[in-house]
Amino acid sequence: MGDENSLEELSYQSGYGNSFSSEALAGALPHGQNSPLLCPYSLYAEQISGTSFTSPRKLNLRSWLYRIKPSVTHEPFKPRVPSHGKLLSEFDRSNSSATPTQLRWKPVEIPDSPTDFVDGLFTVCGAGSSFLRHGFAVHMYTANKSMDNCAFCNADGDFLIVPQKGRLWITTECGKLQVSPGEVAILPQGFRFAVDLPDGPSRGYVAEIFGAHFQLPDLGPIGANGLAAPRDFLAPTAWFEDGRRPGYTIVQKFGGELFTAKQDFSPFNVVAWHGNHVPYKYDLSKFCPYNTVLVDHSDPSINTVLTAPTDKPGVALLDFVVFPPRWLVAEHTFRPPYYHRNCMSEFMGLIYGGYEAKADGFLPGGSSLHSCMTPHGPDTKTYEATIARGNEPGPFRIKDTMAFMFESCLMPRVCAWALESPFMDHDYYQCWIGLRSHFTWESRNATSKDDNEVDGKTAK
Ligand SMILES: O=C(O)Cc1cc(O)ccc1O
Ligand SMILES: [Fe+2]
Repeated sequence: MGDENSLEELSYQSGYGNSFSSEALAGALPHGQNSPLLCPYSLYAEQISGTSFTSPRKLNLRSWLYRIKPSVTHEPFKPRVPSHGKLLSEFDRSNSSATPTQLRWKPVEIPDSPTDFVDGLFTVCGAGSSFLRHGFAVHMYTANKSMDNCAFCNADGDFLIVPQKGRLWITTECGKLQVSPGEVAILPQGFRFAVDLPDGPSRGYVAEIFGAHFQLPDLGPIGANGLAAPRDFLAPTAWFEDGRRPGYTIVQKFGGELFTAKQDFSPFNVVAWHGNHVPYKYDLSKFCPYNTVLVDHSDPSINTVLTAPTDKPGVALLDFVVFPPRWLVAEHTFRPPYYHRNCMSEFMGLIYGGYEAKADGFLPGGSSLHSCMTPHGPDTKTYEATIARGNEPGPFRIKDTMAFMFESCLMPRVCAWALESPFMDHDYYQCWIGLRSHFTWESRNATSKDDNEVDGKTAK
């Protein structure tokens, strides 16, 4: 499949949340109804629902797939053997730990032994439960070979895949997506997909959400345009393969466990489809960032690409936020991210370049976790350099960088293998230990002196 892909310039359908339709053979989509007694080309009609049948219309997600054989034509599911057992979809004391410590990982090495996307996927942290349809997981993958005669299907939740190294050529039931580092792909719950690695060694991050779907954030006072534009989200066009594929395996993630089922055909046998429940991709370089243009540092929510809501207004199950190249222009302002403690929890990754709050140690392919109310902020070097630069440094362009954050209202528990990982940066706390007191009883701001008299001295 890889060679065939390389010659192909894929075509996509654009628009977020659209009602799409696509046919790989002219006339394959039925007209006027979804389930004719006999479909064109004698295809089977099959619906995939991403929301309950009765979800409100504006939230309702479903697609109709017209396929050569229906998905149900397979042998019974069996537990997958061997299974590395490093995937979780519910988090409790028995399988993961709570820690308020600032955590950071160096880039995870990509193995030499043959490892495909499924074998290379492991959970780092998460909260809640796929069984209860509320929660999230953060995974990473390291892989070096394409999936062979098998497809993956995640019954637990939606995947947001952030490749950091190596392109992913993803065949889905709706067609193909070619996803490069700097782009992201969303694979909604239940879609079967296979990942080819045209570049070999690959690494990336995955956010998984249970019981919710991503949507574009509201723009509020920003207006009708800005941040991620709906038309830059790309869905596939129908693509199918026919014929016998003996021993084809469906690997199903269900409650965090892997199951396999054999069938004698490819699941990528959808000749035409229509609907609004689809895999899609987005190129982060298209993001149109907004920011302060006078003073202070904007909260990172200003850079939200996609958000998965909870039932509480403004409280995200998971926000996907980016820190892209942009101009910093704020006057008499500490421009890097401020020091803070957040009731939300922040997992960060770096796709390329450096990150404005960390002079050292946060590397492309690495990650960090600052959980609920865990203090964090710029490292000592960044703080000292910022202060040395002085009050009026002029416009500065942050270049060649793409960091991101998965931010959740739920408190993540961390997997043992992530805490015990050889890539854990045990010295992370050292990056702040050097922050010394710059406090002086001499106020620099003479005008406010009188307002700040404490015990006859000036506190500022
Ligand atoms: O902690 C971080 O680096 C992420 C972050 C960035 C920012 O610009 C403001 C707040 C914030 O949490
Ligand atoms: Fe933060």
